Amino acid sequence: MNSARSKGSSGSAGLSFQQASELNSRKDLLKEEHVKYVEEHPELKHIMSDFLSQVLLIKPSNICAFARDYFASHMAQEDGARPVILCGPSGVGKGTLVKRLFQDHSDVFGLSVSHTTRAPRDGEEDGVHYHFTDHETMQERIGRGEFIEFAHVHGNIYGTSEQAVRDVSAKGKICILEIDIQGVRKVREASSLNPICIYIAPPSFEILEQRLRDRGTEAEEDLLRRLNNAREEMAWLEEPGNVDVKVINDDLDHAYGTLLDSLREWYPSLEKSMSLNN
Ligand SMILES: Nc1ncnc2c1ncn2[C@@H]1O[C@H](COP(=O)(O)OP(=O)(O)OP(=O)(O)O)[C@@H](O)[C@H]1O
Repeated sequence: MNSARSKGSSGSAGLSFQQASELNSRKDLLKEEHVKYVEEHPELKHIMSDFLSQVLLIKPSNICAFARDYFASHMAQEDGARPVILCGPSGVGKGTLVKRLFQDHSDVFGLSVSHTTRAPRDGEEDGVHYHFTDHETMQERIGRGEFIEFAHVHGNIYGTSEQAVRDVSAKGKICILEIDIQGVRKVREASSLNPICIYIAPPSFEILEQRLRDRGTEAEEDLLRRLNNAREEMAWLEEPGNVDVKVINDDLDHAYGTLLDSLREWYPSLEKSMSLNN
C-alpha cells in the first residue's frame, strides 16, 4: 500500500520516470491541441453557452430529453440559416434599418467580415475587423468566383466572400448583407447561399431624393448619379421573382415592424429570442 501510495504521489502509479514524463508531454500536447481547436471553432463556445442559457432559463426537469430536442432544432436551424440581403436604392434607409436590427437583436444577426487589400490600421485585427490580404491573392480568388461582391476603392480592393457569409451561419447567426443589385444578382444566380432577398423601397422617388439631400453626405454630382442608378435598380427590383419581399420604408417604426414580421415568418425560431430581448 505504502509503496503504491508513494509511486502514486508522483501522479503516475506504476510508471518509470521516463514513462511518466512522456505521459505528461502527451497530456500537454493534447491540451494544446484542444485549446487550438476551440480557438479555431468559436461557434463551439457560442453553441454551448446558448444551450446553457436555455437550460437555466427553462430549467427542464429532464435535461437529456431537453438537450436532444434543443440540438435537433438548433442544428436544423443552422442548416437552414439562409442569409438575408437588404437591397434597395441609395438613401432608402437600408443602413438605418440594419443598425436598428443590430441594436435590438445582436445575438440573432451577424455581419460578415470583409476582405481588403489595404494595410491594417492600429488596433485592427485580422479576421475580426477585416480579412487582410494582398492584391494578387484577392484577384485570384475573385477570378475563382469566391466573392459575392467586390469594389476598388482608392487603389485597394474590398469584398465579401461567400465563405465569410458561411462563417456567420456557422456561429449560429443569421448573416445580414447590404449589397448592391449586381451583388444580389450574383448571389441569387451563381452561389449556393440561397439568400432571402428583401427590397427596401421608398414611398416615392421624390421622398428618396429628399432623404438623400437631407442626409447631406454626397456632392450634387454623386447625388444625381445615385438617383439615376436608383431608377434602373428599382425597375429591376420591381420585376416579379427578383426579390422575396418588398418593405416600403415610409414611417421608420412601421417599416421596421414589417421587416421584423417578415423575418419571423422565415425564422419561426426567432420569435423566442426576439421576445426575450423585448
Ligand atoms: N423611414 C424614414 N423616414 C425618414 N427618414 C429616413 C427613414 N429611413 C431612413 N431615413 C433617413 O434617410 C437617410 C438615408 O438613410 P440610409 O443612410 O440608412 O440609407 P441607405 O439605403 O443605407 O443608403 P446608402 O445605400 O447610400 O448607404 C438617412 O439620413 C436616414 O436617417
